[in-house]
Amino acid sequence: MAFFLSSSSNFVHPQLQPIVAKMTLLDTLFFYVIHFVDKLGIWHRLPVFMGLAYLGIRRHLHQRYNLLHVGRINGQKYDTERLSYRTADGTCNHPHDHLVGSQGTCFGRNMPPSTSPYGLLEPHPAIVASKLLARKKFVDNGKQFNMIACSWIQFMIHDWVDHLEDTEQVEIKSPEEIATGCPLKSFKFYKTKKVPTASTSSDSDCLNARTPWWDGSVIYGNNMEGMQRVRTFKDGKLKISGDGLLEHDENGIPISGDVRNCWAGFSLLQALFAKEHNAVCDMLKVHYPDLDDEKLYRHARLVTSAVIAKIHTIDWTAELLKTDTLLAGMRINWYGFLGKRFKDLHGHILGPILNGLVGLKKPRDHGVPYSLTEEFVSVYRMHALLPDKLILRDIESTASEDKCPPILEEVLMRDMAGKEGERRLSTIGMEQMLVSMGHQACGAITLWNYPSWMRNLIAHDVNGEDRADPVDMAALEIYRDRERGVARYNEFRRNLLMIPINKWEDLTDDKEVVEALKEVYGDDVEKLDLQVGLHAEKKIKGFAISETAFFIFLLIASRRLEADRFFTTNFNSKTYTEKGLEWVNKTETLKDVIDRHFPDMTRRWMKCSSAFSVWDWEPNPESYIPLYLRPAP
Ligand code: HEM
Repeated sequence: MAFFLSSSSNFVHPQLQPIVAKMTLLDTLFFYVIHFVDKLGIWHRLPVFMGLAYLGIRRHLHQRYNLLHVGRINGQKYDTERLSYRTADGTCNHPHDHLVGSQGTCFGRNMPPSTSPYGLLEPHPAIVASKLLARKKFVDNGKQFNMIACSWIQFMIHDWVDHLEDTEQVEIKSPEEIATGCPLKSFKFYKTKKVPTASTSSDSDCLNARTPWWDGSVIYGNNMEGMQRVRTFKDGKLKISGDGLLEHDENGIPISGDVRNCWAGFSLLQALFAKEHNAVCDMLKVHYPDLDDEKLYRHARLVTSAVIAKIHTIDWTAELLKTDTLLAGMRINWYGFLGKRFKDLHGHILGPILNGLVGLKKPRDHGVPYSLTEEFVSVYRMHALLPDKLILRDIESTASEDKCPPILEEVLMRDMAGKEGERRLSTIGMEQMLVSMGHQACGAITLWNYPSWMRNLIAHDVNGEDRADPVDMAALEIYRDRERGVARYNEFRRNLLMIPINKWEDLTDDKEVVEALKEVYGDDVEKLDLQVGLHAEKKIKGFAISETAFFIFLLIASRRLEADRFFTTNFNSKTYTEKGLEWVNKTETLKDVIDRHFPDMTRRWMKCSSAFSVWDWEPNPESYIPLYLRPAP
């Protein structure tokens, strides 16, 4: 809704042309009516209801026009009654096709592959990285989002997506004109693997090395081998070390579901949720002493995955898009308009709007088998969240209760990654790391904020081992979107039923940014890379991300819940156990989970209402109450 401009559309998919025109009207209409109602001040909740109605219509249109069939899945029917647990490789979730959403299936698409005429090196990715992305000075996100929130989203990405690589390498050399400003004169990386599929949208597609379901694979692994690595095979539990952190193998690699490109903050969340899983096992064993190791594991995995999905939906996302409408919207996704109390008392009896997506009688995929999409991966390229240094705090301090813990040390982020990061984390410990990350704001998603240390990064392979060649991640991300046929910014917006930009000033008011965009792209707004557009776009107040990225979120956040039978048909006490379901229902936020394991620490140091906002921020107990139930201000 930020742009109300008109434009001719060069690259929009022909089917979408008439809809785009209608969306202009819809966006404009809603914008002015909401604004007017707000000004009149008739009823303080009315603008929120109207905002929700707008988002409902938007989501419906995206479900209709932005879910494309990709790849061929020829799975088989199977016995859903017998397989009422999450499998190691994500098979047997879709009710009729056992392969949908399993490891190694294709990425989907929200729009056809790009039709733009520009080449892979046009403009050169290293020029885009150096002139528009590279951090000049660290810009933080204010108090809205902390380092736990930053690690959380990496934790989720590693649950959902990872493009399988080819065995063939590519080398990118920096052009002469910027070679001196580039940390790497050239860098090598593996191509993205593509397989011929001849689906309706493209000839070849990319494969997801992770299971796209919200199944906790980041802690449980993406296949049988990964799952066996993390289990103790006693009382359903996962391996964790005596200090509550992850165990490591003889090479110093953490024992967890996913070990690629990890750093201490990410590994900390893996350990916290392995601990949560084990606590669920203990609880289940007390109430159901007859359950064996396998059954305890299966139930605890379902419960822990649902806790993670719930925290992401009603806690993390509400902090990311900090507006009353989105806070209400995300709670409605989980509980429905009638709220938690109604659902607790009567169950899911009134459909998705009134009772939420979770607990629907049947999963819904809107006619397109579930997968996560290329465009979804692109809008989650948020490495700008990462700072240059991690600020460690002294939690033994006797500072008065209302002060934040004093700073002990600042450690380079580079030193907190990989094996070195794991070694450091083991001396820091879980509580100190949580308090430190809780008190540190993460980076803002804006231009000139891409961490410099990632422009010369030794990435890790799937086994967690260092790669031989360093990469310039900022340049690589620009290349990846082009290589995978993700539309450039304007084409992306048109395909999302949004108004494209006509001139740089439509994107931002910042004159310095406009100058830099002109220097890289000339006057050709169609050339603008998606990443640059997402980072440059003027943000809606309260949103940490762009509006363009948000519409992909709106579609996929619901899809992850409504397409999964373990959040719909099987979200019941028979599958989860009565006590397991109660555990999910009682856990609302990450703060609840941290509090369960470290009550003294949260009492002492966590002042805010969400564990994802900076911890010395004023608490806002209201944010736990659905907006439509809150008293008038
Ligand atoms: C220290 C922390 C991190 C490191 C070292 C790291 C490193 C990497 C590397 C090496 C890649 C693969 C690049 C390629 O070959 O295409 C990657 C991909 C990606 N990262 Fe990160 N990352 C970190 C944190 C994050 C965070 C906080 C986010 C936030 C959302 C994020 C989101 C992504 C996404 C969406 C991809 C693309 C995945 C795909 O291609 O399927 N990463 N990261």
